[in-house]
Amino acid sequence: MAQRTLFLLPGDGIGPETMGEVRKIIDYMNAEQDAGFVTDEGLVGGSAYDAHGASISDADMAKATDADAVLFGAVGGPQWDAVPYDVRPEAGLLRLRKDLELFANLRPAICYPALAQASSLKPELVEGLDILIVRELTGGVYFGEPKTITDLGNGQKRAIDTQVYDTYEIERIAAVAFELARTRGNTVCSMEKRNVMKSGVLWNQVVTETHKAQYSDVKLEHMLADAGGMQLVRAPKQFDVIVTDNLFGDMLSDVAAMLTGSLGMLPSASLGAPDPKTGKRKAMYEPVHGSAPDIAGKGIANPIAMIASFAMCLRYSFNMIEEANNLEKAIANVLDKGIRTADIMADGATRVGTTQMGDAILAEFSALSA
Ligand SMILES: NC(=O)C1=CN([C@@H]2O[C@H](COP(=O)(O)OP(=O)(O)OC[C@H]3O[C@@H](n4cnc5c(N)ncnc54)[C@H](O)[C@@H]3O)[C@@H](O)[C@H]2O)C=CC1
Ligand SMILES: CC(C)CC(=O)C(=O)O
Ligand SMILES: [Mg+2]
Repeated sequence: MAQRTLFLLPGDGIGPETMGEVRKIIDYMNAEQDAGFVTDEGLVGGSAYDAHGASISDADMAKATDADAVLFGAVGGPQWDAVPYDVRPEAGLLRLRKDLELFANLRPAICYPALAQASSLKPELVEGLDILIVRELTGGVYFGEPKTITDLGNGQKRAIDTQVYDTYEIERIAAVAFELARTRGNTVCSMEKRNVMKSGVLWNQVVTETHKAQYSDVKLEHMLADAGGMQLVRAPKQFDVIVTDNLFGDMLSDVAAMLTGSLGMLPSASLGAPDPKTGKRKAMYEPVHGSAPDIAGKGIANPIAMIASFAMCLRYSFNMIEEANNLEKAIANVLDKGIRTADIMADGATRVGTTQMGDAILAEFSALSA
């Protein structure tokens, strides 16, 4: 049987706690389903900095490059606030995305029926919500140069971040969004700020041209990103696929997360281009949330974003569609039974911690797989 290699990077804060729940599912699938997962584990973020002074080591980068897929927990925390900028915990995550060329970040925001009450919006606005945010992940202001703080010598400093996009970067992320739209509601909304940013002007042009050349069967809309944020909380169900740049995608997906009840619910897949020879693509699966220092170590973090990220891994890296569907159904069933971590707690529900939530999902997954 083929081996499937997984490189686990739990990271900091709640990362190791939520990754532990995925490890149980991997072990179960190996023992009961002959899944053939071969796992290795490394350090990233503050834990890597503490061990060897870098937010990810070259050795762990090599392992991430060689693996079929990387599973990433979360990085960061106040204890690393004073470390040099280049080796801060978040730099490890950015290096993984950049060096593996994971330019397409898929961030689905699905409101499970049982959680419509947990959203900060009225239930009727979010019931049935199924949005896919396609965020460009290796360009834009996160990586553009220059990126500096200069002392102007007059008691003032100047900070510069640079937003840069080339045509090919916009073309390829637009193509991913159009392709995915064809498998769903066939509608793409592109968000930028062409009214104030040159990169927004180019973004708008290239998305429009890509649409005209290859995807005219898909419905395309354009929206200014600030208005897009407003529409996401006014009438989120108007959207199917949203395609946007690195920074806007980061912000809008946190907004979308709260529509679904909690940041602890949102998974993501970060994908590279398919290899022309093998068709395989580099991939990393990471929850949208961070290391949640405020609840780390308390055993109360919601592991669903991490587990649902593993479901995306089963689907996109290993084409294990039935297993992915079963895992997502297991999450829905557990929520239907009223089992809740603190962040999605509701009247009459049963409050559980991280491990009990993981155990409940595994039990349901096992029943569905039987
Ligand atoms: N992918 C990553 O590793 C990311 C890392 N970060 C880093 O994480 C650290 C904390 O950042 P914050 O702004 O506080 O964002 P955060 O996402 O860690 O937390 C925001 C809020 O959501 C809650 N939350 C997040 N995930 C949860 C879960 N699974 N279950 C229950 N509640 C959850 C937290 O308790 C907190 O109240 C920072 O160092 C930041 O740079 C932030 C975002 C992404
Ligand atoms: C580098 C990350 C910490 C930025 C972020 O918030 C994200 O990618 O979701
Ligand atoms: Mg973010």
